[in-house]
Amino acid sequence: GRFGKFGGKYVPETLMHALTELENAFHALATDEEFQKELDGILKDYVGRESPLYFAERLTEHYKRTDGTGPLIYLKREDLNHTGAHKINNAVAQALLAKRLGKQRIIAETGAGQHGVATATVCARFGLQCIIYMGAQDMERQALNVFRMRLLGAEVRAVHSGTATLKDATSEAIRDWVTNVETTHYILGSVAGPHPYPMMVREFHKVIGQETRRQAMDKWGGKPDVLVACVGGGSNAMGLFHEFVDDQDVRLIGVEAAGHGVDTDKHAATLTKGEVGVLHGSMSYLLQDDDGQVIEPHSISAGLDYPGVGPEHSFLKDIGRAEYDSVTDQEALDAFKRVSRLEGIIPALETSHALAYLEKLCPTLPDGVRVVVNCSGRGDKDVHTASKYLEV
Ligand SMILES: CC/C=C(/N=C/c1c(COP(=O)(O)O)cnc(C)c1O)C(=O)O
Repeated sequence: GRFGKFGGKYVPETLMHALTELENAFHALATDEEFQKELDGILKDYVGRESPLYFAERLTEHYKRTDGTGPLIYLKREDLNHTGAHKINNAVAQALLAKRLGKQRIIAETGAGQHGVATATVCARFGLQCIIYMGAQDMERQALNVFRMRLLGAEVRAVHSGTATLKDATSEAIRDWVTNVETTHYILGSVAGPHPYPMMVREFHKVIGQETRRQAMDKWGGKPDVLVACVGGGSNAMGLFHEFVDDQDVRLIGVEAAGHGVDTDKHAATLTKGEVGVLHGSMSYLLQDDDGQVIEPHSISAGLDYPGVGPEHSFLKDIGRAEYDSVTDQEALDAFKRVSRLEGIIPALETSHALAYLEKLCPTLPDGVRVVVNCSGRGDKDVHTASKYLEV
């Protein structure tokens, strides 16, 4: 359960059995025709897969240079999935897994509320009890999703400890799981946490990259040249990247949250400014002070406002296979507005970080290079926050 030195299972003894049981159940699914058939059916007819690979014509025009040269921009439309983000891919699969484990009580953490809504959605669909842990600050800034979760039948529990954001919600969910592991499955929402979660969640999202390879072949008879995705815990990025890790000619670029700037203490750029440490059961890069205390992160986007990152990203960084950069809150807000105005697509603030990175990337790309940006989610949940900062 390791990616080089990263990953592992740094959890209390009481969770070890549940993690082993989960890993065994996951591996059993790989050969369970029934499960694969049910999962593929749900992804197609309920989630609405496959998601389009959309050529963003006006965004491409925006990056054309005066000599008419420039890259071609494509968006992988995970925002068009049911519930409005990539999160549903993992939630569906883990709900089916929980049913096979005979667990009727589901818990989850959420920051942006998209994973929370995805979990509440699959619990409604499969008749499972649902409890979502969410930081009080995030309940404020993603209020639309709190109402949606409750409408879908979930109990949303406010977490007030720490910065009352994603890290604190995750800690609370793990505490619940330690107490109720016999009856409860924890649908962890990203490629973080103890083994098998980082590998398992990546496997449940790799459909994003698999579809992209097929769609690229259909559209232009080749592969994408550059893949760009925002990185919070790292699941939408790993979902797009995994398929292409062995294609050395495909660049993988992860974009983190620089908040007020990576040279301030208000950011969440873990891979740029973090050190190796342990958080939520996994060894990975982590924003920590000299005493190893976790530094409170900041991002305008709740889904990137996390001091840790999935261990597989730490590995891809250390072996030099993937590149990681960051953009500020303001750059993300500018992209939020730019893509709305140019393509009629209102992206989530998390997604806006990947889209903002095009401003830095495109001027460096030769003519005709094909860039696929993971459009991880829609921005309805963010219009209230954005209205405080943007003149529209
Ligand atoms: C699991 C906690 C993260 C959440 N969301 C993260 C998120 C992210 C960042 O999460 P990762 O893909 O796991 O890095 C990107 N795009 C959208 C639309 C998101 O909602 C959530 O609670 O919804």
